[in-house]
Amino acid sequence: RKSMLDDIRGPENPSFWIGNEKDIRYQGEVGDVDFKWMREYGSVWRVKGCMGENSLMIADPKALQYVLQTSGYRFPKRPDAREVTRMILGRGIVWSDGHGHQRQRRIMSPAFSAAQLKSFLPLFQRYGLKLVEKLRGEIVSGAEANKRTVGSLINLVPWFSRTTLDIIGEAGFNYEFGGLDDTETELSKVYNNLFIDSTLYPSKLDIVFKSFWRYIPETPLHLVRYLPSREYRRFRQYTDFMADFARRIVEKNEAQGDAKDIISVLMRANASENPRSKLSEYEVFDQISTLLLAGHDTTATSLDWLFWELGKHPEWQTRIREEIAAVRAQVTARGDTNFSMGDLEGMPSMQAALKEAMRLHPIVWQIVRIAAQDDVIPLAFPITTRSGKVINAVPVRKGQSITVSICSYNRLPEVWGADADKWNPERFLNIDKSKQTSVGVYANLMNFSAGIRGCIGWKFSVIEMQAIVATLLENFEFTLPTADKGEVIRKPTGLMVPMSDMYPGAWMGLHVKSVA
Ligand code: HEM
Repeated sequence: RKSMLDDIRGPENPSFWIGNEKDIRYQGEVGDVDFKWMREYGSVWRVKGCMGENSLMIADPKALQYVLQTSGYRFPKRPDAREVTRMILGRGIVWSDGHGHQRQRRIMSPAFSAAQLKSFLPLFQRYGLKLVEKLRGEIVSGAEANKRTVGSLINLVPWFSRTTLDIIGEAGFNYEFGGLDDTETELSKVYNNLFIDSTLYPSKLDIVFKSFWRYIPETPLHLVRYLPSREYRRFRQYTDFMADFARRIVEKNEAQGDAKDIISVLMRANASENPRSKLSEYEVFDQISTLLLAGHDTTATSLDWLFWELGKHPEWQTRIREEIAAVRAQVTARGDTNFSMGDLEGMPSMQAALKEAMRLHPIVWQIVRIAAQDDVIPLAFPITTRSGKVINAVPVRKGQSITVSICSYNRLPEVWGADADKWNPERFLNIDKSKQTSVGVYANLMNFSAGIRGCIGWKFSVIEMQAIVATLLENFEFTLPTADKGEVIRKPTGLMVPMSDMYPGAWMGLHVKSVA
């Protein structure tokens, strides 16, 4: 039957087999095509999927609010995307849907209460200081080796990754990975470059193959993980490791009984649940692998991009450092050694820079949903169709695939202003929230998604980033290297990882110098 999207404007179809997936998956940098389409067609447009199928892309705030927030479970995750989640994370909260999700989220929520997350601040600060110590060690040896005057060129990617790994280990599971002490941890062998190796520039065959997953019943579909491709082999190695690791964590924490980490709190909440709604043993295990992946390089990669922006904008770096110094003087005067939550919240320039870096660099840059029934998606900003009609709602049929373009929403001029592509943290100091449609959980950005499936760890991550940024800027100055040291690009892997053609793997090289 005729698609309801035929009249919605969108790009030409470059390939019968993979449609505009060709443009999206093989773009040089995240946003190359999303931003172009958004400028051309407005905040909603139609793309072609495999074999001519229509697919809707949305960046309009009211549409996002409707799909992710107000419609409850009427726009579930697309089955192929869910299956990939199941292959990596198992059957935990990210994979679950409908009632299953509601049950898992309810049992997990107490472990993410504001009080619980606040209690992690000293732990975040301790690891922030440990990172300072480690970077100092790098600078000394680097400076001796090449006598730099601007500070040693250090790839921050592994350092942030190891810091956030140690943090989620201890805060999440009461476990010490020792990432900052050791380059090789038990996890690193199965985990390093997992996303770059498995999701960057997939083959056309793989794109077409995955497009069929939606039509395969669940049970046979689970067998795809045994296929002998590079991607699935890497996922299997990782999940085999995690199965054993999770069992060890649960046994240790059960023996200890009173630990304060997220999994221990969750296990205690689960113990008092009605047996019919309790998380099963495997569901608890799978929350561990879920939290390890969802709560580790997500934060680390967001920090990579923030420090890149601070390197590009030294005037903001100085402004924030001065702000931190002023708060530090108050902390010292009252006889404390560490910043409290209130102190961090009283650093408006730092807060604004963090939001602005996240706005420009959402590391989860697209998510996909499917309409569970015929529906009508409302728009905040009307669009003009191919036939010239101006519409303020898009009707969709049951089964319609919908891609949320997080990176486009975060740069929508109607929401963020004419300078939406530019670095301007000031906007968050002057923003009139009453004029925005309320969508994202943090600063009305889409980085953490929104609604019932929004990121459960967003506050954890924001407190963690604030603690690390304050600690690092008090101790170091970060400077962008000259262009001959390689340009950083936003590679379209599963997470938007910074890379450079001059270096293997992920790369965010900045000159790091101690401040007196
Ligand atoms: C800057 C860091 C982070 C970003 C950008 C981020 C982003 C996201 C996004 C976009 C989603 C929705 C995914 C979807 O709908 O397909 C999500 C869900 C989730 N995140 Fe995060 N996340 C971050 C940090 C964390 C942390 C630190 C944790 C845990 C400690 C965490 C745990 C989760 C979980 C469990 C879900 C699934 C929630 C549900 O389905 O109910 N995330 N995150």
